[in-house]
Amino acid sequence: MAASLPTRVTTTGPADTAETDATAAGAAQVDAAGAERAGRVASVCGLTRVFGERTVIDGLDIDIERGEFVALLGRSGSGKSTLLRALAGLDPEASGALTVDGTVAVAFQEPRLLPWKRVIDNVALGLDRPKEAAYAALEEVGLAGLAKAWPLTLSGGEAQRASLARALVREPDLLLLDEPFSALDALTRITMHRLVLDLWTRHAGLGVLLVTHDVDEALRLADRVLVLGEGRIAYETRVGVARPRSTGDLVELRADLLEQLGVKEDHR
Ligand SMILES: Nc1ncnc2c1ncn2[C@@H]1O[C@H](COP(=O)(O)OP(=O)(O)OP(=O)(O)O)[C@@H](O)[C@H]1O
Repeated sequence: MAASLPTRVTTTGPADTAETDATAAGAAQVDAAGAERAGRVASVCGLTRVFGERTVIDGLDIDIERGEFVALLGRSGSGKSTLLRALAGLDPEASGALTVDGTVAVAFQEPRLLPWKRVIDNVALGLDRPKEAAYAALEEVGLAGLAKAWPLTLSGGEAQRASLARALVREPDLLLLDEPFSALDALTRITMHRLVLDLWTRHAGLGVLLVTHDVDEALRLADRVLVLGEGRIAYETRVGVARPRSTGDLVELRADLLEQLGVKEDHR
């Protein structure tokens, strides 16, 4: 197991949540030098998480390279969110070696904006830099015009943009996305896919791990797609570097992934 060192882990959730307290307690086991040598932003070795009698994550290994966009698929209850929480350093009960080189930011399925703070103040929350950085992040996600708005007046897509801005303003090396688009309508989801790809392209070296249920989303966005099963990476496939991609180009990969997920397509 790697030595337990301080890590710079931030989340896009409220700073006063229990989760962030867990981070502050030093849940992540960090060996920054090891990851840097290997050109990796994150490396997980032998990660295990047991809930009562049930081993949800069972000696799992993952490496994420700098600048790599990885999608993680898995059936409901397979442990995707559990894995992501451990990677973010939010789970003091997870065991194994977690190596992160740099800052981690997380955006969750629900944007987790504090309703009593304006959008700009949510983005700037806990920031140790001038507020201009928060404005710049809002501009990057196309939300500068709503900086002074209250979170409850935002649409689902706008709230997710604010959540992304809150993650990006921390200049993360690794961005963890836990099903951030699943609650959005299909058109907004497509817009958000474009936005995330734009942001990822602009932030050279940013590693992304996207947890999703959606095989097509994984294939459109990621360089590499992993399938979680039985507590480990049960399947892994690389996707071509060409973007944008259409589902038509990816028929075989899609079929393979659906098979791995135990989904039978109905061709009637
Ligand atoms: N705090 C907890 N206590 C007990 N069991 C838990 C806890 N958190 C998660 N689990 C269990 O671990 C398993 C994996 O949960 P997790 O939320 O990681 O799955 P998931 O793959 O993200 O699921 P979904 O796709 O439905 O969101 C589930 O069976 C869940 O009930």
